[in-house]
Order: sequence, then structure tokens, then C-alpha cells
Amino acid sequence: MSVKHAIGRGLELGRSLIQLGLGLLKPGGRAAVKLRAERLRGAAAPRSVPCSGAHRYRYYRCSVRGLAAQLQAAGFRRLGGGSVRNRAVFLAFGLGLGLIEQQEEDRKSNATCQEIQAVFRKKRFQAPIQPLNVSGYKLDDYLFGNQIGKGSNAAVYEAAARFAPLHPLDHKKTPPEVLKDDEEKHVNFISCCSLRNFPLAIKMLWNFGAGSSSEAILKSMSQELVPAAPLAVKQEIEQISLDGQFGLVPRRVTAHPNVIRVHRAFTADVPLLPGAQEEYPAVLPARLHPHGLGNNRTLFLVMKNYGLTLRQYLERCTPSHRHGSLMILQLLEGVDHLCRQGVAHRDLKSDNILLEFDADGCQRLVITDFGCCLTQRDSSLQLPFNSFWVNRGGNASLMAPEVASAVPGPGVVIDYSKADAWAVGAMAYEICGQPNPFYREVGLESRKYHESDLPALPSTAPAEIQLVTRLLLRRNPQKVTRLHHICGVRAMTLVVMAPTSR
Ligand SMILES: Nc1ncnc2c1ncn2[C@@H]1O[C@H](COP(=O)(O)OP(=O)(O)OP(=O)(O)O)[C@@H](O)[C@H]1O
Repeated sequence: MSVKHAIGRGLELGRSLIQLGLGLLKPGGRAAVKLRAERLRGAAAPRSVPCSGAHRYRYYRCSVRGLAAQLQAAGFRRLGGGSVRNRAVFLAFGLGLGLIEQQEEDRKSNATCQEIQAVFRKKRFQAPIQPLNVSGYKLDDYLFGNQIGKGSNAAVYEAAARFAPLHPLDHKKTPPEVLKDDEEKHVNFISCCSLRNFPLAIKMLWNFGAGSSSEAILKSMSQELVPAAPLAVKQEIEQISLDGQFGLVPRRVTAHPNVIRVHRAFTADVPLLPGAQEEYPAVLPARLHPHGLGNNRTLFLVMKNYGLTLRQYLERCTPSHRHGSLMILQLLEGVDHLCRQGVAHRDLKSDNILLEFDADGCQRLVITDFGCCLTQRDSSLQLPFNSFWVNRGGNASLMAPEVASAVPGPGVVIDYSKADAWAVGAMAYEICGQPNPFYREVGLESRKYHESDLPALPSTAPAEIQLVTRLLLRRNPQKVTRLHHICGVRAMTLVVMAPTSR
């Protein structure tokens, strides 16, 4: 069978599958689709990824065709079952096919992506935090626990709202050995203990140069408010920004399951919290430490307490391929959501991804720490880069090639629209249990690596993940359009998630 012929038949089969997946095909048609998929399985896609553009495109198409057979192999009997996951798989396959049907692709992709997102939103995760009603705009409204994290700009503490009842510790649920290399134990661990007593996390920003007025603080740390909920900031402050006097509150992103939500943001005097004098004396105000250089007031952000970062989780265990695929998918979902709303995170790394588990032990990831993000009213994500003083973002190791290699000059613009997706490609290695190729251990530099320098993912990683990772890490962001790229990733990742697949 020629490649052209096989692709034609793959397309035809795919159309039938979409119809079948959406419940549009009459039951009698299923046998014919199954038969065709069986025949196509004979002409499976190559496992290695060729490097020329034409070959890569053909591989891409072949892999979509290969997936048809894979789906069929996963069992048509489940089609009629209509479970949420199966429906997602078939929606995703329909979407994957949309990649190669040029005319209808954008319309179809958009609609199908929304359906897939809806499927995922239905998944149940840990109970949401207590509603914060009208309170929560001052420090006294919270009880602080231990420090749970520290970065270069802030310390984060576990906390509880004073106006919400505390749950007693349930010692019976604490697993005996927490640090064993075993996913199950971590699921148990995270669902208990301090998260129950301290369901909130409060980030206290360190304020060196912003001054101590609320307006100045909010203005200088405004990016932190990008994931803030509508009532997160007190109405008076919101009003000031709406009046345009200060431009304090930047563009906000709407809620998304894979993006952190800031429930409250307020300024207050810096308190002396546990470990402050030992761990960050220099950023305290002089009234709390003789050598402190910090301002008296600062910004506090109230979020849900997630218990683990992606980095901490991956240090303790390697997720199964199915869970890993789902994790990559979620990161891309989050990045896609931000991008559509005109936000580039610009500091994606495994410390800035938080993790929790759903009732089935499935990881849910949320992107956090928007301190370096770029927000633009016109959503273009094109940053004029006319001087070295323009901030390119955080985390130089995971800076996409088009950002890292930009040279400032008149008329130069950095396009951030695909930069976060590139960082997800780099993190895919960590999720698959390998060192990140752009960290010291492997040592590639995003500015000048060749795609052929990228190390192979473990041979046991599904071919779709290997392909997706390579696509995400292409040097030239123009080669794959954002929508195709992200949607293709969804399609393949969801297929891998099918219960009987690898
Ligand atoms: N909502 C949360 N739940 C649990 N832990 C959190 C939460 N937010 C932050 N953390 C922990 O605090 C650490 C520091 O937070 P964050 O990254 O926001 O600080 P930062 O100073 O802005 O970091 P960076 O150095 O990347 O700029 C995180 O790596 C994480 O361990």
C-alpha cells in the first residue's frame, strides 16, 4: 500500500471514528470501521522521528493513522460504554485527525478542545477550600503554620482561615513510610496531615524597593495578581485601578483547572513568621531584624495549599506512562489557556508547578508563580526588545530558543506565544524520569542546541510522547502553529491515556 493511499484510507477511517466517537454512527457501521482499522494496522508508522520537514510531516500523519489502529486495538467494545475517559479519547482522536484536514481544522479543533476541557473539568479533585466570603483581606483573618516553600522573591506558609473550623489531625491515615518510591503511598500521604488543618497557602512577597504604600506595592508586584479571582482584591483597590489612576491590577486570567487561583491579595505589615530570622533576615524590615533591608509592608497572596511541587513529587517517584502523559497534557492545557488570554508565564519549571491528587490517585497539576509573567492587552505576546534592560523573564535554563537568543535592537520583538510550550517540552523529560536536558547534568543551552542533540527519552516511553516532546522542542516556533501543536499533543496524549494502552 503506498503512503498516499494509506493516508487517504486513514482519513476515511478517522472520519468514521469521529462519528463513532460522537455517537453519530449507526451500530451497523462499527464492524466496517473495525475491519478497516485492522487492515491499516499492517502499515504501522515508523518508530523513529525523521528530521527533514517533509518526512516529519509524513510521520505525523502516519502516526495519526497508526493511532487509529491503536485505538481499535484498545477495544471497540468500550465505545458504546460512553465513559468520560473513552469519550475524551475519541474526541481527541477526532481532533488529531483535524490536524491534517486543513479546511476545517481551526473550527473543529476549537470546538473539540472545549469538549475535552469540559471532560477534564468534570474530574473530581480534593474538596475546594472553604469559601472565603467577605473576610480574608487582612493578616488577622489567618492562622499561620509552618513554612512550606521559599523562592527568590517570597516565602510561602501553610495557613488556615480563622473564620473556618479546623479539622483534627487523623493520625490513622498517616502512611508509615512516606519517602518510598511508590506512587500509591504518596497519594495517601498528600491526602492527609497538614493539608487538612492548613488548607491554605499564603505567599509573603519580599519587598525591597517598592515603598510601603499599598498602591506602590500593588503596582510593582502586579503580575502576581494575574491569576487572582474577581473578589481577590478589595473593592477600593480594584476601583482605583478601574479609574485608571494607578493601573495597579493587570489583566487577569479566568479560572482554569491547571492554573493557580489567588483567592485573596492584600498588603499588610511584615510579620515575624516561623523561621524568618534564621532563613531570610536580610529581607525583613529593620524593626524585625537589625540587618534587615526590607520595607515595612508587603503583598500577601492567599491560595489553596497544594502540598507538593512537581519537582518534589518527581524526586520521590516516577509516574507511570499514562499518568506522565496526563501530566504533560495538563501542563499544555494550562499553557494554552494562558496563551489564549494573552499571558506568557515565562518562568515555567518544576518548582513552579504544584500537584495534588484526585480520588483515583491521578495527579492534577497547576501552574503557579506569575511573578515573571508577560501580560498584554492585545494578547499578541510580542515584547519590544530594544534594550538589555527589558526583562526577558525568569529561569534562563528553560528559556525558549527564540527568547534566549534574541539580541536587543531597534524594531526587535520577542514572540512569547510558544515559549511556555517549549518549556513544557523540556519538563517532559523530568516527567518521564530523565534529567532535564537543559539543566547542568546534561547541559544543553537553549540558545544554541541542535534538535539532534536532544537525548532520547526512555525507550519505554510511548512513541506519541517522544514525538510530542520533539515537536515542542523544535528550535523554530513558526514550524508548527500553536493551535495545531497543542491540539495534536492533546490528541496523542489522550490516546495514550486509554485504559488498555501502554
Ligand atoms: N499554593 C501553594 N501550595 C503549596 N506550596 C506552595 C504554594 N505556592 C508556593 N508554594 C511553595 O513555595 C515555593 C516558592 O513559591 P514561589 O515559586 O511562588 O516563590 P518565588 O519566590 O516567586 O519563586 P521564584 O524563586 O521561582 O521566583 C514553591 O516552590 C512551592 O514549594
